[in-house]
Amino acid sequence: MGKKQFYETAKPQETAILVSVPNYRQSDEQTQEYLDELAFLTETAGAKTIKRFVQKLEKPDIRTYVGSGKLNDIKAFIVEHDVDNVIFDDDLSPSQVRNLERELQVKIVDRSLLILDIFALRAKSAQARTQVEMAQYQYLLPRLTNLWTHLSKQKGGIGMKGPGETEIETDRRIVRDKISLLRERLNKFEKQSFEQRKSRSGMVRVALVGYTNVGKSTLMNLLSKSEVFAENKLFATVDATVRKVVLENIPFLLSDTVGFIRKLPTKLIESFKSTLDEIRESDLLVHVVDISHPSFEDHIAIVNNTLKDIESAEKPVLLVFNKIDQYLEKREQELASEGEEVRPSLDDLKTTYMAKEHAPSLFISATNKINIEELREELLRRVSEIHFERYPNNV
Ligand SMILES: Nc1nc2c(ncn2[C@@H]2O[C@H](COP(=O)(O)OP(=O)(O)OP(=O)(O)O)[C@@H](O)[C@H]2O)c(=O)[nH]1
Ligand SMILES: [Mg+2]
Repeated sequence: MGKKQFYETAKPQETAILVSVPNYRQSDEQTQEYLDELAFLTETAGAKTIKRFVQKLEKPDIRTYVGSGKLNDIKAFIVEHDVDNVIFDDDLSPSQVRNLERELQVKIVDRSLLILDIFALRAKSAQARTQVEMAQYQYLLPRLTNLWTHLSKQKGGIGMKGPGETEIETDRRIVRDKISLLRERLNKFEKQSFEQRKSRSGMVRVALVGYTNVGKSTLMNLLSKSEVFAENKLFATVDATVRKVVLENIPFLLSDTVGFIRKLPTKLIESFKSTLDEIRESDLLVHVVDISHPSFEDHIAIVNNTLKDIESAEKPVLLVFNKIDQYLEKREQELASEGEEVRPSLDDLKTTYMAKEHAPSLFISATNKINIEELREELLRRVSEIHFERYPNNV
């Protein structure tokens, strides 16, 4: 469908090596899981991971992130292999980037840059694109300054106040102008969304939140499409991620939101504030968790912290553990291979989380449609409560 691709030539996939510097308290397993996640991000950004480097340090090296010995190992690897990117599991200071570039002679990518790149790839709506662009310029601004300072220093002390300085100022001004232009545009989007929200005021609003890749969108489609009364028309043109759902005559709005991740660049959160309003203004959060992921408890904590950052930690939450099909499959494998540590049974988890949350926790599979009816019932119960509180006479 769509464009013909007769002349498309296959581009060779970019390659990447990953570098992380965990502190001594971090377990090796944890380090590997973080690197797995970084490799997954790298893949999403379109590059293939060909090697991982880990150096335990109390703190990353101030000049080159890793120590000089490890840097030599990395250098030796780059000489022997075809490496396009070196990707770091943290944010680097502008001077670290500069030093590493000089030492390694390849593209240096830090965590923020990687995530920004993926967001740029994924952003579809005009608003999301503007938000990403804004974050990219904000990322660039301090680095631009340093880049130029560095160049003018290379030219020697005398040249410092010369054309170099003017160029820095000009460039900074261009970027600043661009940022204010984007901010204006975002304000306009904001106004539109405000009007739009006014028109739907009164309806109960539910937001799907959670770590990235847990199955929020899958669940969104399942919940909104499978309902006879669900309709996609009303807001389709303005905001594709909000849908109206009706369960037993109770209408509510369900919104899909951007996934959270550990070490999410703060600038990115800021520029996505208006998208996050969807969360901030909702009456109920459905916190989706991928229970098959080894770090799912970390993920819960990260999501809760991010919710705190956007002042939404006090909202009622329905905790939904997704991907139980995959969880049970893994558990079975563990049970089969003796000696391994085995995951707890679903019943054990249910008891634990019901006690922790003082509320029912749901265990579902969105793809295999397990326990979806229970989820609908629980959603209906929670939404009705809010609905009838708001419209006591509307029984
Ligand atoms: N095995 C299994 N896979 C699932 C389940 N639910 C979702 N997935 C898969 O998980 C992947 C991520 O699903 P999405 O719905 O895109 O996740 P998301 O939370 O919207 O992700 P972001 O938008 O990146 O934050 C997809 O490949 C889904 O097919 C499930 O219940 N079991
Ligand atoms: Mg999604």
